Amino acid sequence: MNDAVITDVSAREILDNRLEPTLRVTVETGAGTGRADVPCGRSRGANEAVDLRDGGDRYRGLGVRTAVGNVEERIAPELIGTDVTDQRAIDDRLVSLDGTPDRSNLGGNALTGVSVAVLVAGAATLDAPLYRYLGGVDASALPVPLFDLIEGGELGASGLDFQEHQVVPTGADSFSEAVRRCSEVYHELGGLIESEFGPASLDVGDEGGYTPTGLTDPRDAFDLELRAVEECGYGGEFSLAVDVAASELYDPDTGTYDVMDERMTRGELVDLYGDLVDGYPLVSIEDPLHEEDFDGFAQLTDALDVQIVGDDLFVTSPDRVQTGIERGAANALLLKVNQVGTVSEALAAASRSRRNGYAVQVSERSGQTADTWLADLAVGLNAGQIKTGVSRSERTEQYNRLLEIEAELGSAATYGVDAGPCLTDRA
Ligand SMILES: O=C(O)[C@@H](CO)OP(=O)(O)O
Ligand SMILES: [Mg+2]
Repeated sequence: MNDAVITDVSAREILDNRLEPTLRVTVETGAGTGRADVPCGRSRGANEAVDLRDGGDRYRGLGVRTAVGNVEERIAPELIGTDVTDQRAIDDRLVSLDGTPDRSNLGGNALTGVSVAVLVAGAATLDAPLYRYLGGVDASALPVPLFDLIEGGELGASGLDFQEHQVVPTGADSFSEAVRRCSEVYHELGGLIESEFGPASLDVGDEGGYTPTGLTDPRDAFDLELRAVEECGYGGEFSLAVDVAASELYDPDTGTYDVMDERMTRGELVDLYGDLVDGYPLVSIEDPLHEEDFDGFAQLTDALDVQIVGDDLFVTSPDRVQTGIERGAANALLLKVNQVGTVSEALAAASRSRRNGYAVQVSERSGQTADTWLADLAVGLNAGQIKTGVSRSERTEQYNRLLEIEAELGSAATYGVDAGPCLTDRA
């Protein structure tokens, strides 16, 4: 029998970094095994693929067990006997087997687990590293990491409304240098926070960034970050970025945003972004407005000379990316495979973005495991940007894998070249 033929597909319930149940899917062929853990978001877009999870009781895993059953009883019989390298055909099959636009029948988490495990098994079968299997000989770009040093919103109990306040090592010459600089700044910032807010402030959020209590204004977070950068001797070598996750701040009844204890109109929020861009080296703003406001995104993209990233706006859907392109909304895609459900759809969203001059930032979810397919995906796509959190093992494992890939690529590895015009001048 052909060694690339799928011989088994299985799944089990595991725990993520929040001790919440998720899935691990394993795909076997005659020549290799692929395993993939499924991440899970907390600040989820309304248009994301629907996971089978547990509504009111998310720790008990009942929904996840349904997804496990769907993988083993409904998906596995359809895939056994097919060639594992036919990723596109397999993903099409998954989508049609599910049969719903939001993947709520088999579960977005079941589909994502199978689709990524098929990808990993394909690489194993051909005995190639995952990034190489995905991107061929061209895969060589180590991504610029956006380090989420201070968390707020849904992911950190800091009082800050914006979800992520990231530092971006735009001035580094290599990925390893970038990560080393970020970790120095991380430790320096910890010292500053401890001396200003006391040791309890060293608590970290879901992505391992600090959550100093008592801060409400993003400018305070930026000031702390820039002080840490200066103290480390890297003044001018770092830029700043934010994920506002504005859908979480939006009140559809009044059409306003709750920011810094005020109700802001879209116009006031847009003015705030203008001030932040004028006052700080802010180069990237993710989800600055709520997820259906394509017009507002377009106005902002036009008005500000920075990267505007669509996360909840695009939910990694090729169709929503197309709408964004037609309306001039945003200029970068945040890519999360489990928002859409399959690898092939995520790749289609990425290439449509790229073809239209949009940057691509590969992203973690706030619920992750130590599985590192994300790191390989970033290099395989030559995405040029990654956000994968900061200081917990499910985050640092991504950096460790990227460091391993950088070493493997040796002099072929590049850094920054593919990050898009806002994150580097190294184009
Ligand atoms: O909003 C985001 O970009 C993410 C990850 O950083 O959060 P979540 O996974 O909770 O959606
Ligand atoms: Mg986001």
